[in-house]
Amino acid sequence: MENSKTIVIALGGNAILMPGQKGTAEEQMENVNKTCVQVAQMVKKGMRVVITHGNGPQVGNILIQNGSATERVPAMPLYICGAQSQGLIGYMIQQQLVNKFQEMGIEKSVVTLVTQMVVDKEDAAFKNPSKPIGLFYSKEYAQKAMDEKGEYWIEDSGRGWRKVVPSPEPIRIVEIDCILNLINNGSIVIANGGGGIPVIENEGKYKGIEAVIDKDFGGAKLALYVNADAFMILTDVPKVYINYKKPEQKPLDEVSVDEIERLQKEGHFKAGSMGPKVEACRRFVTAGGKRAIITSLDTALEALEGKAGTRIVK
Ligand SMILES: Nc1ncnc2c1ncn2[C@@H]1O[C@H](COP(=O)(O)OP(=O)(O)O)[C@@H](O)[C@H]1O
Ligand SMILES: NC(=O)OP(=O)(O)O
Repeated sequence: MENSKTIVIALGGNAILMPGQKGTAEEQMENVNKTCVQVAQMVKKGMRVVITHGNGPQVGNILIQNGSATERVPAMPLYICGAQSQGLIGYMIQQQLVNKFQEMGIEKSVVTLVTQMVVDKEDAAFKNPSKPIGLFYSKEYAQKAMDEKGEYWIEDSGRGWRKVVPSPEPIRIVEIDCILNLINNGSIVIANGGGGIPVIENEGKYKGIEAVIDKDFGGAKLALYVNADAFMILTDVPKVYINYKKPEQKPLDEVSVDEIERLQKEGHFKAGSMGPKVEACRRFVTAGGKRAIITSLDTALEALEGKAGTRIVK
């Protein structure tokens, strides 16, 4: 193989359903298509690509759609909504990628794997909801939901208000052996969507728990399991910035783990958005990963060549 590097790509939920868009199936397919063009080019170059994705906007929308549940058509718990979102997003990526492969004469099978992630039921996150899901709303809308339904909401990076839910630490991917077998057999695998469906384990038995795992943390775990040469987080900004949205805003190109830790301490990366991405990259590189990259969907290939994005290295 010309270049058998393994690349794990984590695709942001907001990059699939962009803020300001309605989120129709066509819009999400179109956004996914942009990444699939890049992924297909990587595969053509001989790279082994493993794809994971976020589900924040989608799982929030599924929850709202559940709001029209009746006694005869019951609402589903959040972890089932998470499983649904893996199917919905996996389907879009899988179809777009297969179509691209067909156009480019690439003979590879693509598979989406419903993936469970073990979490600790005592994780402090269950008492402190922090993961934004769903669309962006006004402060008034959020206040009403907090007052009337007892929900938790936060302002998300100057883009509006979003509902937040518990987001425990990912511990272990239940289906990791299947994922590794599929990769080793040459398949392009889409796995661990939404950070994995959160489950707790009791004497070898698994059970879903109400939460949404951060896909960046879940993706870093996946990248370490598959011994990835690069862990790429694709989102809706081309680079990570310091002093984000301030007059002195400055993009980061290549940064060492030590430097990123210093910038984290200075509070440059917002919780619930860029914070977890930077932290996931830091964890990947600190645990022995070679490099982690944060960039936008359409600059993935350039970023791998060191010409775009923010690259975090030892
Ligand atoms: N320091 C920063 N640099 C760049 N983007 C930032 C920063 N802090 C917060 N953000 C926000 O992070 C967003 C990406 O995070 P998020 O919405 O969680 O993406 P995704 O759903 O793609 O994972 C950007 O759109 C931007 O508004
Ligand atoms: N689960 C998750 O982290 O989703 P987003 O990437 O959409 O926030």
